[in-house]
Amino acid sequence: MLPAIEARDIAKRYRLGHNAGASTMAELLSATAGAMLSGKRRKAPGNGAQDFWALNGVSFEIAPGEVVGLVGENGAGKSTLLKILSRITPPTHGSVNYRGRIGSLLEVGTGFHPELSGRDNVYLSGAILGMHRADVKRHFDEIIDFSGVEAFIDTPVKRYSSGMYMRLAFAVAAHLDTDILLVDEVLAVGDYKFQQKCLNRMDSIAHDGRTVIFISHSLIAIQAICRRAIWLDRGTIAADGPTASVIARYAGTEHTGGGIARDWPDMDKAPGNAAIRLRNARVEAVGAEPGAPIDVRQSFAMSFEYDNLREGAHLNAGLVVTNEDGVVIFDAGPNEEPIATAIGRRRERCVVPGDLMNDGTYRVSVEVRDRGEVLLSIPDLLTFEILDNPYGRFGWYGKWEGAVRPRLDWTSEKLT
Ligand SMILES: Nc1ncnc2c1ncn2[C@@H]1O[C@H](COP(=O)(O)OP(=O)(O)OP(=O)(O)O)[C@@H](O)[C@H]1O
Repeated sequence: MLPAIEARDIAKRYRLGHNAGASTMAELLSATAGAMLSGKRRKAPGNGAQDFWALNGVSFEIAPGEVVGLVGENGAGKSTLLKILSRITPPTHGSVNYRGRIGSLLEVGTGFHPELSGRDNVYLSGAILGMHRADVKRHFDEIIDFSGVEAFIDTPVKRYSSGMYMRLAFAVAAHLDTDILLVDEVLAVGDYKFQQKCLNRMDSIAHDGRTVIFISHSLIAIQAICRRAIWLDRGTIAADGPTASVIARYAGTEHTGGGIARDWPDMDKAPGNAAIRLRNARVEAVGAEPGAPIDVRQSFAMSFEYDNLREGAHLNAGLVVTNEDGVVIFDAGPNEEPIATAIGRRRERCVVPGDLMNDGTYRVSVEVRDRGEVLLSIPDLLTFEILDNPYGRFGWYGKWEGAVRPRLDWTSEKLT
């Protein structure tokens, strides 16, 4: 099958020590739009500017219908690559070949004109994609319905909150007839429900045979929807392959791969960044010695401690438990809305009741966010085992079916 995207030896040079032009996508687009409207050209950089290669020697092929996650540290070149793929900026070297139309969604609100209403921006986006007005009209209601901004559809988008802006931008890109969808950090804004909606939508786009490239700092989200991942490290491809193995390498084998208890006494080696450092994580039976086995009848606690290094962060932590088939058993988080917190050590802990989980091997992924920004995202941080218990089997010892094994109130009585 011919690839949907074929990138050959892409490199991108920026000039430093000089006004490099726009620093954000929104600035870049409005500068480009402004230049187009006024007929002016941007000045070429003068002498004294320093070269900086944001990308170098990047080559890959993506097949139609593939969903590929792009991961990498801040500044690794992910957004630059997306800008090149969406033809917002040209590569300094190399080429990209496409089969199909690109519906691009870069940083919040790019492609939208701030003075125009939501409605006009939907039609403008369609026109940019080369669609007829009648075709856009066919999709209009589902776009508005998905975005949830119906009440504001005739308001200029410059009055939208960043969440509303992103909702509409994603809805447009995900519903117009595009063969290739490029999505940058859609999960950074928006509430949990909207994030789930976006992930589901990307999944169904992929099932329709359309190609998706998805950038996120949430490795858990990447793992949930992408079968393949590309890790960009300082402008070059450090790994490209099945998501689980690329992520395990990216997150560092010392961070993932399990164990029932993990400790990072050395702050410099602890998973995290300038905002947060994970210090320990564990799963343990409640009311038992540390390391005691957990069986299906027993309640157990999952906890992790971390240093919050950011004053006033609104920290929101979450845990995802998957079984050995990769099925998500549950996704848990605090019951209170996060409030501003001071710098210092914190602990997240939740208790899972006994008589709920089936026996088997489980993996725990953790994530911590500050108002939508992913600070920490580690798939498969811990692994643990829940053992069987002969209680209630009455002589039958086969494997109990099901993702869970709840002990229910059950009455069994003779009626006549
Ligand atoms: N217009 C520009 N002029 C000069 N340097 C730029 C420009 N745009 C990006 N860069 C630099 O290129 C490098 C790659 O940036 P890019 O935004 O592609 O990284 P990223 O992987 O998307 O990062 P993040 O995860 O923080 O969004 C960074 O060092 C950035 O500072």
